[in-house]
Amino acid sequence: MSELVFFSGTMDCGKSTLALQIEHNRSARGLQGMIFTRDDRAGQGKLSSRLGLVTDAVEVEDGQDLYTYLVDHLSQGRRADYVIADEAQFLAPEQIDQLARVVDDLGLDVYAFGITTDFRSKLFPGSQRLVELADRVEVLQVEALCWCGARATHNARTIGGHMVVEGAQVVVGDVNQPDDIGYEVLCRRHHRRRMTAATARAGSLAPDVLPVETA
Ligand SMILES: Nc1ncnc2c1ncn2[C@@H]1O[C@H](COP(=O)(O)OP(=O)(O)O)[C@@H](O)[C@H]1O
Ligand SMILES: Cc1cn([C@H]2C[C@H](O)[C@@H](COP(=O)(O)O)O2)c(=O)[nH]c1=O
Repeated sequence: MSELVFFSGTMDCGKSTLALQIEHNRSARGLQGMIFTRDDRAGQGKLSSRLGLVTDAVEVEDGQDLYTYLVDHLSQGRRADYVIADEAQFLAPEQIDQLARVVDDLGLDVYAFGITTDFRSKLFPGSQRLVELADRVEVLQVEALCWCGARATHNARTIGGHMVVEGAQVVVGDVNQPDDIGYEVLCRRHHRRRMTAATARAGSLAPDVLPVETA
């Protein structure tokens, strides 16, 4: 039975790497995948991992019907044995419905990869629809860590290392961008307190605020 699987996690937890591994293992057995992505950091029509691997992909456009795209592809006599959709948080809810239809009506497995929540810890509309429709939601096993060592569960947007809570939901970017607009993964406690690695470091270097008695 074919499935819609949502592999989710924070930024930088290995989602794209897993997508590339699934693609590699299936293509090594002669299967052919349809790979969709949207707004990958490596550029249009690319699916890339921080481990350095990259593959070509179909860049999903606004309003594109993914079900019709696959039907057209197959009716031209071309193959697609399974579907991978990376950066799935950027897909519209209707496009997630179309992926579910690919599973149900075309009998193809669809593996979607994406972050669940944005920098304000609100669901991306595409991820919300995936949670609603997926046969399975899989949380990545290799946990990304907060600066405190706890499992990172939230994505923070940072400017110059400081967490911000205002701005557009979609801003393509990367972790480890200390001087620029970037992202950092945090545990919930530190996301709630807006405490990034840089602000925690600055706090630990600040002089004592309580009077300290000396002998
Ligand atoms: N130099 C490195 N050596 C080993 N592993 C690395 C290195 N750089 C990144 N990684 C691994 O790659 C993961 C990020 O993979 P990626 O697929 O790009 O993440 P995602 O798609 O979830 O944002 C990191 O969590 C880490 O496990
Ligand atoms: C939290 C958050 C992230 N983004 C962007 C930043 C990256 O371009 C992608 C996530 O990619 P990854 O492969 O999972 O690292 O999403 C965004 O646009 N808005 C956000 O709130």
